[in-house]
Amino acid sequence: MASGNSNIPLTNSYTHLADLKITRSGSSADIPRSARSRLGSMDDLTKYEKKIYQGEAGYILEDVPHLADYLPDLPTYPNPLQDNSAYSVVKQYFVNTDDTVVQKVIQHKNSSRGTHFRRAGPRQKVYFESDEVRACIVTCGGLCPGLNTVIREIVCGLQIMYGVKELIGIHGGYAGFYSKNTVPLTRKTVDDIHKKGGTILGTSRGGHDTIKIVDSIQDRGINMVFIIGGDGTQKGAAAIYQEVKRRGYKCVVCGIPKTIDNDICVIDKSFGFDTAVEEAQRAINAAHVESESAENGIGLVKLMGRYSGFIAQYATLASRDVDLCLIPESPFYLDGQGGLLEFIEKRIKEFGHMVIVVAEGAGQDLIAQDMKSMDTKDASGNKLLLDVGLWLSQKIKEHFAKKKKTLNLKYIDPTYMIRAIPSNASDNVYCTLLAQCALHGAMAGFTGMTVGLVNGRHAYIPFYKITESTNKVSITDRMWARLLSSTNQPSFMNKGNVEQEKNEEEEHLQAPVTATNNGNK
Ligand SMILES: Nc1ncnc2c1ncn2[C@@H]1O[C@H](COP(=O)(O)OP(=O)(O)O)[C@@H](O)[C@H]1O
Ligand SMILES: O=P(O)(O)OC[C@H]1O[C@](O)(COP(=O)(O)O)[C@@H](O)[C@@H]1O
Ligand SMILES: [Mg+2]
Repeated sequence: MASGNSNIPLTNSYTHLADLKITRSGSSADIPRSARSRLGSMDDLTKYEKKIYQGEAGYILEDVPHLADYLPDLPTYPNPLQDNSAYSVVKQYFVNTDDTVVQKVIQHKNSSRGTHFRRAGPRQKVYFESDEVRACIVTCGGLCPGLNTVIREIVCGLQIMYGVKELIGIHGGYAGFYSKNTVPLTRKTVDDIHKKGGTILGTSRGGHDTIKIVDSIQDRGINMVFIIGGDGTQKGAAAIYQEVKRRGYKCVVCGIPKTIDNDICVIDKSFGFDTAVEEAQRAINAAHVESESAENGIGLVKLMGRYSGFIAQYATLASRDVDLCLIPESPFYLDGQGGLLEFIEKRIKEFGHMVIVVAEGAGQDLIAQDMKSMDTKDASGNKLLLDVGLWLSQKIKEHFAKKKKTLNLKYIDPTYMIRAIPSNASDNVYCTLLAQCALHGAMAGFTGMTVGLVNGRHAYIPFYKITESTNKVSITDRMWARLLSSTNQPSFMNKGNVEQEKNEEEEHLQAPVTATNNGNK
């Protein structure tokens, strides 16, 4: 028998902490007159209410919005899952309404309980009848293994578990809402898409126009929007949610975090990351074989990682063949005592070959100084990077030539290969669970939220929490130290740099209710 509580207050001692305001990007001038007339006052346009509740012993719940927050009289219905034979044997299938997931698992006997998020999963009551749902899915930003698996599971889950019939795909990212046709999604059309890389819906950067997007959502009668994308996409999703709420329109907006770089904060890791790290091994193996087979051989592999070097870090730790790993978070210098070139020369002298892994965002300041380049951006406003792999190859070659030493350097650039493949088995399972948690939350009326894994449990996380900072490799924690000791490379940091880094992280962790997942690792 399925069981679960409904409408139980989380504790009886909650105090409402704050209704804080954040500023929305854009201004009233961006909003067409036709849309403005449907909105409340412009003052409402900048309101973002955080639902933060405080309990005993420093317990904080950072809750997600709900349709009932702005549409209080909505009818509810029993969850159709209660009649589903597959789930009838599950002891407690519905999630208790007072279940929450803690953000920080490492605790001391006197520490406060800290931030929690609402636990994800099916609820006893739903806010939509099956026939009423008209759902859409959109994928935005760069590719990532597993996108198709998430799409497939949203479609199949909504159809099988909730009897939803109307599902459409928005083609080509955010701009597709207002400039392209939609794609009908059925169990048949998505049947084997999880075996393919990329996204069957297409994706894009740029083109986010909140008003046009919400106009299109309303015009099409869509009342459930699933948005799969990275940090930029989640900011866009937050703006869509705000606008939908302002119009008093019954529509849930649910984000599913996608990032090959693993740069989204709060969540344990992003789907597709494991697949990318696994695929990167093939390039590192090739670099190792090439370097071992030549006199003074160097295999240099460039991996993705614009601002965060997680792929390079984990690919290095997994491989054990890497002698030097460079990431954006860890500054380095080339020349002189203790510099990169001196280290490379020493390592080659010692072992006769070496493997270097470099994240694409590493050393960008050095390259920019060297090449006096201009700062350029992509359509979404992301910095366009200079090719660190080519630059570093050139610098190493020049150094060895100056010293009249033999060098055989092979540069391998598998950047797009590691993200354009289908997801591996464990990422497939991860994608399936994320999608299911997203659709359960949407049916239960939760909105303005991203679904994510927090300390191994699925949770509903408010958009502002996901977008307020970026997940980065912490070069003062044990994981980076493990890498340094496995490659036996210097940190290229002086004592002053290390102290500054530690202080910055300390300040970040001390900040109330804003700690990222870095603090737990
Ligand atoms: N601050 C923002 N506000 C609204 N939309 C944004 C914002 N940043 C990015 N977007 C939109 O999100 C989409 C994807 O962003 P992008 O940065 O390219 O990829 P990702 O979401 O993977 O980080 C783009 O269509 C872009 O216009
Ligand atoms: O060439 P594109 O499609 O802009 O993608 C390159 C960038 O995409 C990334 O994979 C990150 O993409 P997202 O911001 O979409 O997660 C970076 O590692 C890389 O710099
Ligand atoms: Mg991004």
